[in-house]
Amino acid sequence: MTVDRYAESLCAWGGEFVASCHDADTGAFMFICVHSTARGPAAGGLRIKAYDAPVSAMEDGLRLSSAMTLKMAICDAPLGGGKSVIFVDPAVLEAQRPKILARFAALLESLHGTYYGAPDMNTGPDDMDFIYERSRYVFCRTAERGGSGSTTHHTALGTFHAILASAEFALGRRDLTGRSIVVQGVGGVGGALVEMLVRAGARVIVSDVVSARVDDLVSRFGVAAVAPEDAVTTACDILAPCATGGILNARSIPELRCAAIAGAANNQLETPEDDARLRDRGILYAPDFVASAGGVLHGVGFELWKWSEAQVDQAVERLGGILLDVFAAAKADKTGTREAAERLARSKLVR
Ligand SMILES: NC(=O)c1ccc[n+]([C@@H]2O[C@H](COP(=O)([O-])OP(=O)(O)OC[C@H]3O[C@@H](n4cnc5c(N)ncnc54)[C@H](O)[C@@H]3O)[C@@H](O)[C@H]2O)c1
Repeated sequence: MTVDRYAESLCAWGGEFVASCHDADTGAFMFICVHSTARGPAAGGLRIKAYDAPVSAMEDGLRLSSAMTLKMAICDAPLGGGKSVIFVDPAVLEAQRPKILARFAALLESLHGTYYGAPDMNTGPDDMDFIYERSRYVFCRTAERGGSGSTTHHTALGTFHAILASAEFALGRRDLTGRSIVVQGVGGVGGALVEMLVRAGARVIVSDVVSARVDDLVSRFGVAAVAPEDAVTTACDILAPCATGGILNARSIPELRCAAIAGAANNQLETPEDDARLRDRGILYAPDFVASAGGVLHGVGFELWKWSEAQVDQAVERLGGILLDVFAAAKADKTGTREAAERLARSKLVR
């Protein structure tokens, strides 16, 4: 059963290769998924998570690496798409983090630069510093160690511009004054986004499974809050998913009460068919691999292109313009917006 699922997932993926290992000392399973090197070496975050099974960890890496290929292409980055995933028990991670990261660094080094890692869920710039001492193939080390640090601010800024573009296209004006926006997940990206939206005059409603994060934003900015189970179905102008993937699906889409969706969470559509479901409901969807591409522009802009802060900000702002083109193409061709964005990204994948 597991072998079949492993083979099926790998065959359906269409990427280049997966490097994997099992660290017998810690029980950790590691997967580096290289989806495409058509534009250059693959790059993408390192995610550490307790999945239900190693095959689920690999599947997450496969899905996320495909999205990275599109994200790199849409940014015109000289990089391909990749993602790495470590599946380990949280208690073991806490006790043996250096050992696990050192094993990952050895796997990374064995690829000789075919893939570059970066922070993702449960990893940060400090971890990139640690890995860099063993393998130089990482982005986003801390500034003290010569890296560009956390991508959070620029990811949030890109999402903010995606929201402005969505407001312009779906609601007729960019001005967010008085617009109701639900931010689902107020961690690093969602929290920074809330601040930008409040400053722009939006009526923000926040939601998170960690109530302390909600309480903090309510007391700092006077925003409203909804329970996590109600976030997606709360009536609003724009829904900004900034928590987990797969929230837009055959079950949730009929219940949505928003005009547009623009958020940073990766892989928001559960299946490709959800793109058409949103179109049929008349809900404008800002494809996540565009709306969340500010983080890529941060790493690539500062570290490869040696851009200034102002240049990175300008590139991130251009994501809004890319989205307006995508929305117009989808409308003209009567397709979903994800399909239109994917077509644009794929046109940039030709060697
Ligand atoms: N950090 C980046 O630069 C970056 C770049 C691209 C995409 N993303 C994606 O954006 C999303 C947010 O990233 P982040 O760095 O802010 O992560 P984070 O872990 O800091 O924040 C996620 C937040 O979502 C909350 N959450 C989880 N499940 C929830 C639920 N069901 N309902 C409400 N809240 C829930 C968590 O408690 C947490 O506060 C993730 O999907 C991530 O993959 C992040």
